[in-house]
Amino acid sequence: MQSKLSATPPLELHIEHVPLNAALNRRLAQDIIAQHPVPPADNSAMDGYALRLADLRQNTPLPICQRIPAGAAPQPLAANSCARIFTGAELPAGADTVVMQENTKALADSVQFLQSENYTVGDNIRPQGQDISAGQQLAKQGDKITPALLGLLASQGLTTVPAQRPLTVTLISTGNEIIELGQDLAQGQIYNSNFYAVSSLLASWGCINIKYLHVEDSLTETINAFDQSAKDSDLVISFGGVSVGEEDHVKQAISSLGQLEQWKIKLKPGKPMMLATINQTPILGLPGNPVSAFVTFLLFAKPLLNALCNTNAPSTASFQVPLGFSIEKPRQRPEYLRANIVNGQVISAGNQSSGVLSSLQQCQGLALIPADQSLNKGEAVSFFPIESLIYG
Ligand SMILES: Nc1nc2c(c(=O)[nH]1)N[C@H]1C(S)=C(S)[C@@H](COP(=O)(O)OP(=O)(O)OC[C@H]3O[C@@H](n4cnc5c(N)ncnc54)[C@H](O)[C@@H]3O)O[C@H]1N2
Ligand code: MOO
Repeated sequence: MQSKLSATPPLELHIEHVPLNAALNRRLAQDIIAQHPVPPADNSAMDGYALRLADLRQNTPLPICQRIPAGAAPQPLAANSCARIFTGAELPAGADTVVMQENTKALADSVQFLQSENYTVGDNIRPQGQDISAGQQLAKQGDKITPALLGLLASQGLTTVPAQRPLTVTLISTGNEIIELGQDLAQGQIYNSNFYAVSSLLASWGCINIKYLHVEDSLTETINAFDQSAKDSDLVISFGGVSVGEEDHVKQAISSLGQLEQWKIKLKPGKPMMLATINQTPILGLPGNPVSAFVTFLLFAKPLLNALCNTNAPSTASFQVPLGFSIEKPRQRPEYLRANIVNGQVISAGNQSSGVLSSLQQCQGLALIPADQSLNKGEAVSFFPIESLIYG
C-alpha cells in the first residue's frame, strides 16, 4: 500500500513567493540553485595576521602594512609584510595563511611569529565557496523549508522563496461518543484526542491548511461530509467509523461516492485502514483508535503527502536492535510495537492496546515485529525512532 501511495501523481500546486521569515515549513515549488558563492571571497577564520607563509622567518618580525577589519576592502599584500586581520575579514591578495594572534608577539609596527614551523599554507583561511559554490543545487522541489535551508537562502541574499501553495486537508472525525474539548463528559462520551494528534502530525509534516468536520454515526451525514470535503480539499483524512460494525459508515459512504482502492491491511495497529478516491481526491480512512490513527498516519499519510507535493523523501531511518524478550506466539499481522531501547535491547513501552496513547507518548520508537515468526531474545528487529517517523 505504501508503494501505491508513493505512486500517487503530484498535484499542480501553484507558486507563491513567500518572504523568508514566513516560509518555515512550507514546501519548495522549484529547485533552488545558488547564484553566489558563500563565502563570497577568501576570508580569515581567526583574529590574527595574514601573510605569505614563504615570507615567515623564525624570530624575524614582519612589518604590519595594513589593518583589515571585517567589512573592509583589503589592499594587495606587499612582499615581506603582513596584515592585521580579524575574523570574517576578506583576505588581501597575495596572502595565503593566517596566524592566530595567540601565536604571535605584537611589537610596535611589526609582529613576531611564534612556533613558525607549525604553520601550513591555507591555515585559518575560509576559501571562497567553501560553503556554497555558484551553480550548486541547494534544495529540491518539494523539500520542506527548514531553519537550516532558510539560513542558506538568506546567505544568497534572497528575500523571498518560491513555495508551493499550502495543501488543503480536511480531517473528518466520526462517532457519537466524540465531544470537543472544554465540555463536561457525559456518560459514554470521550474527548476528541485524534483531531489534536493528527492535525499536529500534519503541521509537523509541513504547512497545511487544515479544515475540520465531525460527523455523527449516520450514513447520510458521513456521505455529505466526504462529498463536500472531497470537492474542496486536496486530501481527506478521516478517523474512526471504518471498521465492520453497523455504526461504521465510512466504507459504505465512500463506496457510494467514489472508488475504494483498499480496505483492511495486514498490520497492527491499523487493520481497518482504508484508501479511496472521490473523483481525483485521495481519501485516507484511518482507524479511530488513537494509536492506530497515529501510526497509520506516519506509515501511510506521510508517503501520500510526499507524493502529492512531489517530495523525494528519503525512506524512514531505522536500525536493527536485538529484542530484549522472546516472542513465542507468532503474530498474525506485522506489528509496530511501541518500544524503548534499554541496555541496547528493545523492550515494550507498556500496554500495546490501540487505545493506549500513553505508551506512544512514552516510547522512543516503533519496533517492527514480523508476522508468522517466533523470535528469540537477542534476535534483531527494525527499530524506527519516533522523531524520525514524525519529522524525517
Ligand atoms: N468485529 C470487529 N471489530 C473491530 C475490528 C474487527 O476487525 N472486527 N477491528 C478493530 C480494530 S483493529 C480497530 S483499529 C477498530 C477501528 O475501528 P473504527 O476505525 O471503526 O473506529 P471506531 O470504532 O469509530 O473507534 C474506535 C475507537 O477509537 C475511538 N475514537 C474514535 N474517534 C476518536 C477520536 N476522534 N478521538 C479519540 N478517540 C476516538 C472510539 O471511541 C473507539 O474507542 O475497530 C476494532 N473493532
Ligand atoms: O488495527 Mo487496530 O488498530 O489493532 O486496533
